Parts: sequence; C-alpha cells; structure tokens
Amino acid sequence: MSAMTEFKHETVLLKEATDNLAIDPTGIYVDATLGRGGHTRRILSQLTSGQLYAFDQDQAAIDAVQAQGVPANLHLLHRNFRELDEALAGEGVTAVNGILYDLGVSSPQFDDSRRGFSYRFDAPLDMRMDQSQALSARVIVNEWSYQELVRIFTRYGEERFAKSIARKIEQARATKPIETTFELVDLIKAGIPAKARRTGGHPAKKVFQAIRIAVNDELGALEASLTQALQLVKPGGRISVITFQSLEDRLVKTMFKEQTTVQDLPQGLPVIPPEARPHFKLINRKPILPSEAELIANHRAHSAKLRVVERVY
Ligand SMILES: C[S@@+](CC[C@H](N)C(=O)[O-])C[C@H]1O[C@@H](n2cnc3c(N)ncnc32)[C@H](O)[C@@H]1O
Repeated sequence: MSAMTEFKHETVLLKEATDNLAIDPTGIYVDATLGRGGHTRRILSQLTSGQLYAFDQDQAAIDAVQAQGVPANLHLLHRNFRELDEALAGEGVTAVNGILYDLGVSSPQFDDSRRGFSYRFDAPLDMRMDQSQALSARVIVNEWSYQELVRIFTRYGEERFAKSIARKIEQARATKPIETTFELVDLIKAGIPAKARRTGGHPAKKVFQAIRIAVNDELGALEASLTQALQLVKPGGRISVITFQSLEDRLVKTMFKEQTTVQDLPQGLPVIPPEARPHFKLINRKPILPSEAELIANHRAHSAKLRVVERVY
C-alpha cells in the first residue's frame, strides 16, 4: 500500500454541509479544506458547467486527491486558505457562489505517526499541516518562553495546569532539547497532579490541541479567511463552516452574528433604513449537529458543529 492510500478520512456532515450550500450546478464553488476530497466529490457531483476550487496547505492531501484523477472543473490549489482572495484572483475568480470549510486536522494527518499530531504515537515533534513552514511544535516547545507556553496552553487548550506543565518543559529543555511526542507527553503528565490525571480524557489532549493551533495559527487563518469569504460570496451564495472545537466555533458564531444583525442604529427608529439591513442571514439559528447514526459510525464527528450563512444582497 502506498503512503498516499494508506490513510482514510471519514467525511463529517457530508450531506448537511454540502446540501446547505444550495448548489447552483453552473456556479463557482470553493472547498477551503480539501483533505481527502469527501466534500469536494459531493459538490462536484452536483455541478454541470460549474467550477470548484479546492484548497489545502498540505501537499499530501493535494497528492492523494490528484492520484484519483481530477476532472477539468476541479482546480486544486496548494495554498493556505488565509490567502483565499489572492489565490482565487490568480485563477481569475473574484466572486463565488459558495464556500465550504471543514476545519482542523484530517484523519490521515492525525493517523500518520510521522506528522507528530497525535499523543498516541511516538514521533518527532512537528504538527505542521504545511510541511514547508518553519514553525513546528519542536520550535514552540523548545524555544517559546515560559509565558508564551502558559498563554497558549491556557488560551488554546483551556488547560488548568498550564503553569506547572510549562514549568516542567522549561526545566527539561534546560538539560537537553525535547524531541518527541512521548517526551512531551511525559512532561505534561508530570505537570498534572496525579488525582487530576485520572479524570477526563487523555492528559496530553489539551496541550497537544493548544500547540497544534499555535503551530498552524488556526484561529488567525480562519478569521482572515472568513473575512475574505464574506466579501467574495455573491448574493444568494452561502458559506458553510464545520468546526471541531469551542474556540473556532465561537469565532465563526461571532463573525456570523456581526454580519447577520443590524448594528449601531439610534434607538427607537420606526423602520430599519434599507442601507442598514444586514448583508447576510443565518440559515440555522442553532448549529447543525451530526445525526445519531453518524456519531456511532464516526468518532471524529463528536465535537462537530455546522454553521451556515447566506448573502442576501
Ligand atoms: C478535516 S480535513 C478536511 C476533510 C475533507 N472535507 C474530506 O472530506 O476529506 C481539513 C483539511 O484542511 C486543511 N487545512 C486546515 N487548515 C488549512 C488552511 N489554513 N489552509 C489550507 N488548508 C487547511 C488540512 O490540511 C486538512 O487536510
């Protein structure tokens, strides 16, 4: 089996996320997170003369989809979705009918021990989605200050024991560099009181999440990209976003709320002036969650939430 076909990705909210784009078969669409192409294939199956531009910053994702054969209306872009505008302009595209995001790490990235995303495998500290990037988990763990480590563990991992874990890391790296995921797991465990270690999930889960978010600047990239997506989408067009953790979901929820509510009007106006009407409407007031059947079939679906907006004018 080749490295490309070895790993499978079960697409989360496949039907819900694509069908909520209300696809125009002749329209222009973006899949901002190609992965192994689950959503891409479903969007393509609904297009006639329409075009699909699919982004992934991971060359392994682009290669795996390319190996399956690429139809003429699928355009694969090995780019970060934070460069949405620029990358699409390079393809001659300045407006689109819909954009889909299925955020986070794919199962192939997670399950490939060499990528260093998982605390379940011993591997060099890495966690870069884009292998050409300089910043890796190794750099963060060995070079970022105690204060910066505490900040990311607290902010991106909501880790209660951020300070004592950061202290353990600081002490260990004073003797020799921290090289592997298992070395990091041991330091995290050492920084958590024994009683707390026995409750909840894996003790390294929060810190690994925090480092991954920092390595890939996941929240910065999402905010920058969604800002552009909101400008790119045509009237009647939609943006569908699947999130997997509370920080990214809060960001999407807040940005969509700003775009779908009337802002800054003097109190007591009898009617809302047309120019103050929001450009977007929410398709669902509450996020769409995976069905019971999907939750049973796909463990990755557990924390998934889908939010969708439509440009009104
Ligand atoms: C959850 S997977 C997508 C799975 C895909 N929907 C499928 O069905 O196979 C997320 C993918 O998005 C990519 N990704 C995450 N953040 C990105 C970014 N800022 N720019 C480009 N690609 C990104 C990851 O490399 C990963 O392959």
